[in-house]
Amino acid sequence: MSSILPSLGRDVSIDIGSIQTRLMGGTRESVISEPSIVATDAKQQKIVAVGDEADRIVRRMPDMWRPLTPLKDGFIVDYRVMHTMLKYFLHKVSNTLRLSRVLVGVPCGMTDVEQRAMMDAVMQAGAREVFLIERPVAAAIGCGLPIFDARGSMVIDIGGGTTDIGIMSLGGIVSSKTIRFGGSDINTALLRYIRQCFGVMVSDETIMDLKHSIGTAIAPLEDSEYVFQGRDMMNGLGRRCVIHQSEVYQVIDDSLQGLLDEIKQIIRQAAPEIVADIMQYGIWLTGGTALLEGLSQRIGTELGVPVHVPELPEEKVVTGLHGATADLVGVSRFIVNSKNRKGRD
Ligand SMILES: Nc1ncnc2c1ncn2[C@@H]1O[C@H](COP(=O)(O)OP(=O)(O)OP(=O)(O)O)[C@@H](O)[C@H]1O
Repeated sequence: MSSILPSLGRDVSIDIGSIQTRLMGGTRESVISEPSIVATDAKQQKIVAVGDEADRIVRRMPDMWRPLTPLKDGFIVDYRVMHTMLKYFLHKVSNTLRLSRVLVGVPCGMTDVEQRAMMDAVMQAGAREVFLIERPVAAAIGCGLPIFDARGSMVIDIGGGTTDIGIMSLGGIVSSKTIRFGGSDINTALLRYIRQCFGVMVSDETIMDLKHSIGTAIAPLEDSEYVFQGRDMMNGLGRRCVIHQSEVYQVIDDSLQGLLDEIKQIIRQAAPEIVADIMQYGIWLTGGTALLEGLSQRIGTELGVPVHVPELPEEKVVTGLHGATADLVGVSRFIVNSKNRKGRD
């Protein structure tokens, strides 16, 4: 990979999530995290704000400004929004972007066209070179896993819109897959349940708070309660409701079933030596949804393997990308695609 020259500017790492975008490098030493949205007028013609600021004005004046996101399930669906968002984020961390290499964490199994769209968006935002690395690999580096050793390391990164699963060994990817399931699917299931059982509408913020407060992936020992305000679907008036943790658990349990089946399938397809390593060393769970109470125990019990959740699991992809910038030659086998100002490698 001839273009892996020493960086002239400071390298930048970016994990563009369906919910949050996280960056590291450039002029900033710590992780920056902002919502992956822009705010537009009602006709969706003028973009007036990006990230935190967009989130603020959309919440304050929802009738005037609409949120738009460039990604769906990890893939670009709105190129204009992606371009504006990337330009804003990358320039926020680098004042020498034209000299910088940008490492991007991407879902597994992106097509060549999807990879090109992502690289073009980053180059047009002003980068010198762009490198794509699959998210489970970045998360594994972020967790400090021995991915160059003769031992299988498995990572499951569960974010808001997607779950990226990867098994790595001997400096290569044994298998990887992106599943269209994340925390937003749990939110949707909870929203549907509340509409059906309570006959009320609730805000996204209420659902999020409910999930973060009493959401659990294992049967609760004590059935705690959560009180919320809904808008009655019959008369349009406000109504106080109480939901039990056991109900929330049931909804989450149902929505997790597909994911658990997919994880089992991936392990079943792995070589016996790799499976033995996973049984012995366990699985690392990263991404924001790894913080869901009881999820690691649930996966561990279902598969009979130890499951580890690192500190700040939602930052492991971006910290792993940042770690990779220190030795791009070393991780070159994990780079799925790259582009520089002269074109592609
Ligand atoms: N304490 C918590 N309990 C349950 N879920 C949580 C908790 N904290 C964060 N989450 C969930 O994590 C999700 C966001 O995770 P993350 O920031 O990794 O997503 P993302 O990177 O934007 O999405 P993706 O990787 O799918 O593109 C949200 O659905 C959020 O509700």
